[in-house]
Amino acid sequence: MKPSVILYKKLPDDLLARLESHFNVTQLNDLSPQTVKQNAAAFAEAEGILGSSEKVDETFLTHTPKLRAASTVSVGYDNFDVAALTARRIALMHTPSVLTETVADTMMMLVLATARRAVEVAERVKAGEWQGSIGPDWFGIDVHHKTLGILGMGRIGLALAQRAHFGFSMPILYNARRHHQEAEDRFDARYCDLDTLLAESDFVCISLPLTEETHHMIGAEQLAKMKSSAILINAGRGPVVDEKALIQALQNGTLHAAGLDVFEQEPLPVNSPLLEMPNVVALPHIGSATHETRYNMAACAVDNLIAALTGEVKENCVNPQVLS
Ligand SMILES: NC(=O)C1=CN([C@@H]2O[C@H](COP(=O)(O)OP(=O)(O)OC[C@H]3O[C@@H](n4cnc5c(N)ncnc54)[C@H](OP(=O)(O)O)[C@@H]3O)[C@@H](O)[C@H]2O)C=CC1
Ligand SMILES: O=CC(=O)O
Repeated sequence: MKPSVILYKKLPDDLLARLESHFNVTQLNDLSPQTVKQNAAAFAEAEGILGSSEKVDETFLTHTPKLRAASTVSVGYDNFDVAALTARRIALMHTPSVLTETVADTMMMLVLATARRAVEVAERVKAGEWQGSIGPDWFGIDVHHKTLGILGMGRIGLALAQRAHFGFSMPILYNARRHHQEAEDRFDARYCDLDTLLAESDFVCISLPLTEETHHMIGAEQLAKMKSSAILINAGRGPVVDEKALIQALQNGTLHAAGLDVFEQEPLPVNSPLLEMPNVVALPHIGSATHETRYNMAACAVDNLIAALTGEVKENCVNPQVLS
């Protein structure tokens, strides 16, 4: 008999067919307590789950006694209790690499859009305000040759450094837990401590995962260390930045602008002060959201689940110790 799995995200038809050729698939909308309660029998039998953006914690796992693998359609896995999964010998699979270049494009787009005020001035054009030659109140600031600070020199940080170095001749500073020789050799990136990076960068770009250590890593104290002409870009996870402190820095003018793809609460509440600020570009968590990349992520997640449940995992496992 084929193993049973729960699918809690829509898949393209060909990928669904591939999943169904290996497993008995139950499709659900989410993993909310209500859904779990209404489909208790399916959860009790499930050996695998596949989807994204839902919390998988100790309480959820009490309903899935046969679970052997969880496959997330994302590289970030902060919504999973990895320790609880590992304790139950459940493999957690994710989708690194397939989205790296697309997310780095998004970050570069945020650098350019905030510096050149692209969204703000485009809205002014649509509002009919372009009535003659534009003056300094429409001008932005240069990106090329400015200093780019990268927090988190992993896959995405490295791809961003490549764009900034070769495309825009930007000196690169970076901070991570360890030195990254490839970034230093290929992009002339300079490792520095967080305070130095904040003080010297014209753009501070966050491509960090959300962990206990990175939660609110950028708060009021850190924002105060940045140049008042600097721009903050966050495409890692919202809670890496203390959003209240960010709003205050933007309101006080101690920070020039912000480009944000992620927020402490998503979707961003419609009454967020960030939405009132012309110097904030707010995106709806679209870092990897192209047709090509979202397809590749879904395909990777399907292959990951098949590999995990057939005992053939070669890559993409967050907790490989459960496989031995
Ligand atoms: N906005 C979006 O749509 C997307 C957002 N993301 C986010 O981007 C994150 C990064 O992805 P990716 O580049 O593939 O991940 P990687 O694991 O390749 O890189 C993470 C980097 O963060 C660094 N890091 C982790 N913890 C700390 C810490 N406490 N202090 C300093 N540095 C730290 C790591 O340091 P070291 O190298 O020293 O280990 C590493 O350089 C994801 O976890 C996700 O949250 C990802 C995809 C899309
Ligand atoms: O935020 C997206 C991810 O893949 O992680």
